[in-house]
Amino acid sequence: MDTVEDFTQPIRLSSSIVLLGMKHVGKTTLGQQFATRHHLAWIDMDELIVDRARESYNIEARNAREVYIKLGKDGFQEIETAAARYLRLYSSRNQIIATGGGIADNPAALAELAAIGTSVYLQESPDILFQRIMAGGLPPFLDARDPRGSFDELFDRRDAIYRKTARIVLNLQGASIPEALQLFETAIRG
Ligand SMILES: Nc1ncnc2c1ncn2[C@@H]1O[C@H](COP(=O)(O)OP(=O)(O)O)[C@@H](O)[C@H]1O
Ligand SMILES: O=C(O)C1=C[C@@H](OP(=O)(O)O)[C@@H](O)[C@H](O)C1
Ligand SMILES: [Mg+2]
Repeated sequence: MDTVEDFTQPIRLSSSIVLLGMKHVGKTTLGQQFATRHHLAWIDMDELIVDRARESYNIEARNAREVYIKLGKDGFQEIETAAARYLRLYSSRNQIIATGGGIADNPAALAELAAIGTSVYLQESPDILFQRIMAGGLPPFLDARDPRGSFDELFDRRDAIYRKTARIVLNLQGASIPEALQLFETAIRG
């Protein structure tokens, strides 16, 4: 039978948490698992973007990248900024929000999110991220002639922006998903 000690210590957020970081660092996975564990509301901006693309532009997309391909950078960022504004204006104050990695290139959306809560940059080494991304095959956002060089360029540029934007920088240092969840929890509990 469960005892009181078997239950996870509850967590109370004084403000929402906004997850930032490179593609494949685990924003969606960690955000969702943390929210489930603590019964917190959970929003992935990539899903909001897909929904909004359908409602406002009549575009059917399976994921945020497809929205990007169909609408181009400007259209995608317009939706991303609108989604961030919606969250600032209407979302509750104690939820977990995962952003898409590309938000680093959208200062207007970042400004909206800054007003929402504590931003956490989930940081991982370029070696690990590159390996994780390439495990799924060469993605279209890397240069086929120089995948690693183009990834390093993207990493350096975005890493500087996430660092400047986030209140907490959490270096995951090769942690597995359960280990990363624990590191995240420790960082949030302060
Ligand atoms: N710490 C980790 N160790 C190993 N694989 C991970 C880790 N975090 C995420 N992944 C894997 O990487 C992929 C992308 O994760 P996801 O949460 O979608 O990242 P993001 O939302 O940051 O792009 C998934 O297959 C996920 O299982
Ligand atoms: O890095 C990027 O440019 C992007 C990352 C994706 O989100 P994840 O970081 O959750 O994969 C998604 O928003 C879109 O495909 C663009
Ligand atoms: Mg994601």
